[in-house]
Amino acid sequence: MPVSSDVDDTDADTTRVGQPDGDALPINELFVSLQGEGKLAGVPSVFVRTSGCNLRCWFCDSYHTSWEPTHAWMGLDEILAEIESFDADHVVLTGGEPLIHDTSTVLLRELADRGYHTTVETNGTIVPDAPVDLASISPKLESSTPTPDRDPKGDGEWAEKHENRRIDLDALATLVDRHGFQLKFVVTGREDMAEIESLVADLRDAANMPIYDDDVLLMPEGQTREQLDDTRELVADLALEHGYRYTPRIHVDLWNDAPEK
Ligand SMILES: C[S@@+](CC[C@H](N)C(=O)[O-])C[C@H]1O[C@@H](n2cnc3c(N)ncnc32)[C@H](O)[C@@H]1O
Ligand SMILES: Nc1nc2[nH]cc(C(=O)O)c2c(=O)[nH]1
Ligand code: SF4
Ligand SMILES: [Mg+2]
Repeated sequence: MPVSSDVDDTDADTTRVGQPDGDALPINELFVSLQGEGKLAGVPSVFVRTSGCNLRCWFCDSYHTSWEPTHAWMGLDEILAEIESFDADHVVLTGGEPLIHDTSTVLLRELADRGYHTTVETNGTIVPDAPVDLASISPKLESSTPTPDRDPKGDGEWAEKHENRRIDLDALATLVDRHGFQLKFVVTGREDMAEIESLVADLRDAANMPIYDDDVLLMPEGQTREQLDDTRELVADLALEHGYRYTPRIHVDLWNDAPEK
């Protein structure tokens, strides 16, 4: 069962419409590609993207899994069959926020039993009761909050809820202690660094496992090559200055903002 963070009612309603009986997930897309981000960048992986999220980052590059969720419900057996149809032994469960769905833990257990390497791309607000090889934790900074001036869909109605939910130190520390992990921050500019440094320090106090500087990844904000052109070099400089690891977004560099890539 997810440990924390209530799922937003509107989210539950929108993604629950048409939910079949039994274990199923609202799937936005399911595809094979190269892992574009993080410690495993370049590894051929099957991506399972669920719909629905408990946050609303203004920059979300999966708009149709958060701001306006679209999906088709798939039963667990159907999902597993589709994954097995690909020639890849790494599976990335992502979203939206995949851990708002209880069935995600069932899928993770099934994948572990089948010997897959599992990565969960998560905002770090929910702890799954399931095996995960790499918790790819992307804590959301204040610069992600959809204030009225940058809300893509309204006038900042989500800003307070997002702000109140985005950081759960207990959940983050538990994820770090239980799983292989990376802390992958979306960096919009130099002003993010104080919050990153402060959160990493708090996590080093809260978690039992060590957090090394190369477990902390800085990723440039940008959904397209053009947007990354404006952030890539600054974030690389920040990584050098702070001794953190830089991660590219190679799927964007290779295929721009193409779906299913
Ligand atoms: C769409 S999110 C889904 C997983 C989870 N909800 C999360 O935010 O970590 C997938 C990954 O893309 C990152 N991301 C989303 N929008 C981005 C953007 N505009 N620029 C860079 N990274 C972005 C997230 O931080 C996360 O690492
Ligand atoms: N190729 C590729 N790599 C990714 N790594 C994390 C992704 C995500 O959306 O979670 C992602 C994605 O959407 N595509
Ligand atoms: S937490 Fe992830 S899926 Fe949710 S809005 Fe932010 S980037 Fe998008
Ligand atoms: Mg993506």
